[in-house]
Amino acid sequence: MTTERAAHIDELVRVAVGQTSARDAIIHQSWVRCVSEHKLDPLVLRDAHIVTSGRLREHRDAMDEFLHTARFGVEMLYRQIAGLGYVLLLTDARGITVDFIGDPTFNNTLRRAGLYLGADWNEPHAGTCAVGTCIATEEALTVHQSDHFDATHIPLTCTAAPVFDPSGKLAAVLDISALRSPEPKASQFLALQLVKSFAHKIENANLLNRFRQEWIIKLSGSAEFADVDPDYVMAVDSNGRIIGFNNRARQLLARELAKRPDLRLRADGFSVSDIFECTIDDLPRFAHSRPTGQRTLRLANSGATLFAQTLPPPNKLVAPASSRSESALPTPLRNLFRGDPAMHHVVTRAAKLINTQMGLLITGETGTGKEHLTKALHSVSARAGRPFVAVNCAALPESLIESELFGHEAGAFTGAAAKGKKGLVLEADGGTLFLDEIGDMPISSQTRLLRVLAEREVTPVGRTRPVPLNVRVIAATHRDLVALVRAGQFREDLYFRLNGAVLALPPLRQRTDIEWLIDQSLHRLSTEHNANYALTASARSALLKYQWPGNIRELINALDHGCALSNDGTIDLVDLPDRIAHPLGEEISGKPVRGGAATSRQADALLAALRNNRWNVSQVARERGVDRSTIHRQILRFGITMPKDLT
Ligand SMILES: Nc1ncnc2c1ncn2[C@@H]1O[C@H](COP(=O)(O)OP(=O)(O)OP(=O)(O)O)[C@@H](O)[C@H]1O
Repeated sequence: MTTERAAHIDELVRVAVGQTSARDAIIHQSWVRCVSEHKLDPLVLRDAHIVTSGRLREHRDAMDEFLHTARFGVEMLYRQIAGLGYVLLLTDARGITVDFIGDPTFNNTLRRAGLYLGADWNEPHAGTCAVGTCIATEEALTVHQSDHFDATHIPLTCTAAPVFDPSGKLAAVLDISALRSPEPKASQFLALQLVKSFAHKIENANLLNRFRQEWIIKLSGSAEFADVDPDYVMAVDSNGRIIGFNNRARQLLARELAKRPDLRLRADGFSVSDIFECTIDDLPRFAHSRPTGQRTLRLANSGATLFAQTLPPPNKLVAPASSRSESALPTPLRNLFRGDPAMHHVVTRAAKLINTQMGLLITGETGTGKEHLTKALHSVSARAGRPFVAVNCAALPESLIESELFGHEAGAFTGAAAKGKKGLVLEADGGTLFLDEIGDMPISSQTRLLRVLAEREVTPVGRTRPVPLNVRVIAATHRDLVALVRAGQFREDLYFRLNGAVLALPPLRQRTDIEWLIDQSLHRLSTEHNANYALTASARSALLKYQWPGNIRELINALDHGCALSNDGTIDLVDLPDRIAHPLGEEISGKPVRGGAATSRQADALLAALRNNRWNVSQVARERGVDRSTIHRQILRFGITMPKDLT
């Protein structure tokens, strides 16, 4: 053992027996906790613990939407620190690393140090460390070199800040760590400010995303910053109740409520008028369009003044009113559409069937939201707290599909994983298994799947005894399964088992709520990028006219494109992808195009896209947010001749 490690262990032992230390109080207390509560032995060094990919998936699935919202902030933070040798970890509230960005050149070293996806940094396991101690104290901190309890981690410097959910519960921890750093702890001061600032941004983005349908109040002590970087953010429902807040707002509310013990006792929370000198009806007065100087709001209890900006719920601006049966749907399902009759039919039927064992088959063109709908159904079902596992049957190589789906024992066949594999079907046990592109599943796997569904048990390859299974299966396809059955490529008995009810998602071009979807998506992108995007009339009109072969996925990609190119958040026609801004494109050449005017417009646009991308099909598919196979099908359908086919 090195002298440094031995000295470190001596210091830990002295603290364990009650002596004082020169460490920061938060570190000293954590060391005491490690010994007295977590029963960690200073003499025992532990390797980093990385959870299995199955458990990691469960942890990630449980916070899927949060991760999606946080990703932009995570990437932005990483861009600022990458050159300084840091890696970035986002863990859940239990200390499991659910997102990670680091330089792949150092993968092995980082993995050994626990700076990796799936690493468990909870204090009871890893001892004093930035993530674990941040979870224990809910405070931002730096754990620098020998501040770590376990001498294995002495080379590291780690800085973490908590991210709270809108109800004030710890949701995640944001951490930046480096394998090497200068000796003085003060060298990490800026790192601490940076992580705190990004944790605050992620918290705000998550709050705004969660309460898209409600009033939002942003507040700051400075007139200039109320709009761009507010300190306090709150969500308010249509009755004026405060239903969500960021951590700074939570602390502000706690300070205000400390002077009003009567309010703390009320079970139904408190309203804006309990906290501010205003009511819900006053909120439009604080809209962005009014000069900041006129947007001051006084706190009712302390009398302090803050500058405010309010955002109305988006449906107050653009959505047609929801029907009564629509409002009766649980929020995740209601948020899938607004007033479109086909969607209304699909979603209300699905809501009734989700807790039955009836087979559900979701059909629809690529990008219409088959997986999105299934996730929403899972989230409102009785299985909500259990795993959601999505399998793309078309993406699994035929030789691996059975072992990936049904698992295998250790050494069951050449190339089998050394420890065996649970299989995706068993990973979904208790929850929902989404089988996407079921039409692409090979016939032999269809036979096994049918047996699993019929007998409700699964036998991993190499195992003799079956394992009981309780899973809700939802399948999806954009292919014509009846035609596949007729062609002998899909088992008829499996088809009948899966299609107890068929939910046909409409293509985007047929949806009556496309304008609402555009505004929703734009609102979400504004939240994610902390910006205020708006469309010019000509850009909006182009979006409404376009035919959307890649459906909602293509729409989101096009808006993303628009946001990236926009000036000051205003998305004009020129900021949209060419095929949408100029749908007539260039004159089509090659073979004649069949079909009516709309088809011909689509063909023209595709041809223009192919030319612009030098006939690179993958590039066009990426640009449109669709599969390569979709582009190939369209090339055939429109009779476009590719240069490589010309002799
Ligand atoms: N109702 C909706 N509201 C907002 N976004 C949606 C909606 N439906 C789908 N999306 C978004 O559109 C994109 C495509 O959705 P999804 O992956 O569910 O489509 P899909 O039909 O399963 O596609 P594929 O057939 O290609 O697998 C995703 O980014 C999803 O979040």
